[in-house]
Amino acid sequence: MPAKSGFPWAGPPVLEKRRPSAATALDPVFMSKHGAIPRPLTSGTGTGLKGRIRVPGDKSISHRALMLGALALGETEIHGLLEGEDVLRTAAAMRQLGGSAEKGADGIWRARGRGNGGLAEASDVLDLGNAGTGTRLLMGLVAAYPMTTFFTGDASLRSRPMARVADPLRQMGASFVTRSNGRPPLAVIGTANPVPITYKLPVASAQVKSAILLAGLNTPGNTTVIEPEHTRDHTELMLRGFGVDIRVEETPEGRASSITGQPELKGRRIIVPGDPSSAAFPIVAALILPGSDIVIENVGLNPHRIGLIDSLLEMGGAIEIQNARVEAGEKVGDLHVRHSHLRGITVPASRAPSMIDEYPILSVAAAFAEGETRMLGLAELRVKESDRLGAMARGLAACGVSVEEGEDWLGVTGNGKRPRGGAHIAVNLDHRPAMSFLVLGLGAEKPVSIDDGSPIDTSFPGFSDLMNGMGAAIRLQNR
Ligand SMILES: O=C(O)C1=C[C@@H](OP(=O)(O)O)[C@@H](O)[C@H](O)C1
Ligand SMILES: C=C(OP(=O)(O)O)C(=O)O
Repeated sequence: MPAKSGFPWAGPPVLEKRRPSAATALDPVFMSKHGAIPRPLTSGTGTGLKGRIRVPGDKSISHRALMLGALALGETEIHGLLEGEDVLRTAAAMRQLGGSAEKGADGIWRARGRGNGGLAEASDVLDLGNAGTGTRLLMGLVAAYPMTTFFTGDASLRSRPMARVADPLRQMGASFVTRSNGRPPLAVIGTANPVPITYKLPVASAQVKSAILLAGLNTPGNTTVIEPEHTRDHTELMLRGFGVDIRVEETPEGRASSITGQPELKGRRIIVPGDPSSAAFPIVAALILPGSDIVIENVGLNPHRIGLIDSLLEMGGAIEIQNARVEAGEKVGDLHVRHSHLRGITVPASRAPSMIDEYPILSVAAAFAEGETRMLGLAELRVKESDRLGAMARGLAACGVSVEEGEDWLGVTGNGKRPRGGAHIAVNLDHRPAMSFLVLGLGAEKPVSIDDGSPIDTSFPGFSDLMNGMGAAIRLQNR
């Protein structure tokens, strides 16, 4: 259904910036994106959403598929790779490190590996753009090679803490030159003689766990990561799919994942499911907009990624999982979502790792719910692409929502009615608050605008068009 016209604020339709192809991912126009012309967007009262959609591929799985594909012997076919900027940066980085990753005319990506241990020193800086995952996982991968690798990224990435990855990798023998507080630009000085470690994660982070396991791939002996809190296990599942013997066991200290280094990885076929972190936006939009009834097909339902669905079900959301199945080692299903009257709940800290990227959009759902939603254990939100806890608290308050912000918690109280809206939000290079406030604007009394929608391309290219195709009204803002 086309977007409705006739809103007083309506501007021209959103023309999504086309994704650079793999071949152009490093061209100067794309690279200038860090300082690109902002794309201000406005969203206003939408109709109920209707339709069957698919969201783009999972970002976490896409990064890992390109990295492991470049290490495997033979060809790895990747179906449904996310062609978002973060992942295209990883594809470019793998090529700089001597791997191959190209999209075929049939739309399928293919990586041809150099064999485990076969990466080569990059002749230039790896620019990972906005991508924390790409940067941290690659820091691990290159740490166990006798070569030096330089990393940089956009202003957001250059503010993110990397010591959490450098600390364990130092124990394995690598050294680092970084800006203050371990921030990029940074250099990883890899080691010719990496040492296997057993490392207990001080912070619940799949990125840190994965960086260590990836360093362990080129390290003789057993590398073990112990995580007191379970985080997403895409690295472990995918390594197993490449034929690596990875042992996972519960111990009194937490879940321990071990690999014996220097295995051979065999090229394989990977099917990337739709990203549940992207599906989160149409899910919440459908729940809050009266009359909505949508199906999102082929969404990844890895048990360590579905905390948002659990929370929304507790709030009274009508979300039904259909056609549940397993594809290429990952759980997948279709989600049928209908408009619902939501009630506030307490979201325990223990749930945070399974929905860490979904708090911005959950806080929007909470603004439409009746009563308080209190979200606990959110310290990690302070060190994402922006301080998401602060950003959501300030933006929701500007939209007339009652908010309480603690150091590591957020309380949002709604009255079961539409919030006022009517605010202009600065998104600070952060895609998730950007999409969250656009969803809020669809259901609010007054339109909500954001200063720049271009960061959305990092994880969800085509977001506005996909939403507008179901009846939403997201427009380029008249300037
Ligand atoms: O491993 C991954 O792919 C990711 C892990 C999470 O980060 P942390 O490991 O910092 O929690 C998440 O926020 C990020 O978007 C993707
Ligand atoms: C935190 C995120 O990504 P990254 O850490 O890869 O930048 C995200 O996508 O919300």
